[in-house]
Amino acid sequence: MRELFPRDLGPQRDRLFAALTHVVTHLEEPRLAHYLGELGRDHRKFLATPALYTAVGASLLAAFAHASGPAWTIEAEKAWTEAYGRVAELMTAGAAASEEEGQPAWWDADVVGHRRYGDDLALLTLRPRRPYPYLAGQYASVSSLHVPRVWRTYSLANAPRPDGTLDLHVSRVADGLMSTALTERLRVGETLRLSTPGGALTARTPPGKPRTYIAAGTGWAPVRALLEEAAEDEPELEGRLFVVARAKEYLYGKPDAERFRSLIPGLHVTYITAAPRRPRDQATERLVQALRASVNWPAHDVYLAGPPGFLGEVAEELEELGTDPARVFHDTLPAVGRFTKRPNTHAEWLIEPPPLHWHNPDARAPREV
Ligand SMILES: NC(=O)C1=CN([C@@H]2O[C@H](COP(=O)(O)OP(=O)(O)OC[C@H]3O[C@@H](n4cnc5c(N)ncnc54)[C@H](O)[C@@H]3O)[C@@H](O)[C@H]2O)C=CC1
Repeated sequence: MRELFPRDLGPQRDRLFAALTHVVTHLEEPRLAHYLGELGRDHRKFLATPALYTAVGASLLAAFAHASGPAWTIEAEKAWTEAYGRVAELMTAGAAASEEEGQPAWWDADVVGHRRYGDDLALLTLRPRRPYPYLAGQYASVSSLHVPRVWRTYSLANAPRPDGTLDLHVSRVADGLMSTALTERLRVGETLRLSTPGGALTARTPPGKPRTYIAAGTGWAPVRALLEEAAEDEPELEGRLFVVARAKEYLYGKPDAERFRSLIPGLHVTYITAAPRRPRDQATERLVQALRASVNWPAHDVYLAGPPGFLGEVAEELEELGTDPARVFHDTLPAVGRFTKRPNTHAEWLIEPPPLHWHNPDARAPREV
């Protein structure tokens, strides 16, 4: 099975450990079955067949027995055998259901547009070769021949269009294999592969209720898709939009945001960047000041997208300002680039679990609806 995996197995180790930990810590939760079904659907992109699930289970149990020594009791072996059997059963059932629904294991999409903004940003337009069904605000897991067998998630930056094309906004991450390939090496005419859309940062505000959209960096992508949908479905909405970027040159969404301002007259738009020569995170401080100066938070639904550290900080601030935490919608994202602190041992992992580095179909769901 080695050839199914990318060259660097480090992230794979973290993902498997994260998935097993997720299963162990959510055993009592009814949603676990749904989660595993979705994970199974998504695993079709890896060509995971039932026989491979069996082989993985046998290897996993042998590895547990080897590593656990005397702690590997008959009870432990029985419990893990049952648990893995159930996990494999739910995942393969999810995959089978997706196949029965006629869903492909992946969608090939031709690159029809590639625009660069500065050194670090690329706006891609793709044309999937068959219809790609998704909702505004969702993301796709993407793979490119430039980095074989690596998959990364990117938000879809537009509401579904009649011609089926999709936009992705890619910010180059230092040392990021995929983001560097997509910004620097990808050319029009090449093909990318997309797997099932995921995430639930989708519109869920009842008509007439005010809402706030907050986007930082390429977090603009899903917010842009939501606004495009709202401009069509609910142009009378009352709301506010904060667009945050590390510097003025990175406010690439401004022309579109201005368009939404004119299409949705009740949308109040604020742009926030760090002051010249100040570190990029100063923009977050400025945002927090602007949020404190705004009123009526308990009435608002909030849609939040941006870097993981940003999401945490802003969600906390919103709660302090009186927003109902159940009405702050954001995806849980893997930390990338300079904010990643990878634990080196399992003990560290358990003491301070890192943000998950994997495609978790549930991870982007809003906290509670
Ligand atoms: N659905 C979502 O929530 C989406 C999230 N993203 C994430 O957004 C990020 C985009 O990166 P770039 O565009 O390069 O953004 P960036 O690195 O330019 O950051 C934009 C702004 O976010 C704030 N920020 C960044 N890190 C922070 C931290 N640790 N604490 C507080 N504030 C922080 C700063 O104000 C900064 O100016 C990626 O991490 C990506 O995964 C991207 C698309 C969709």
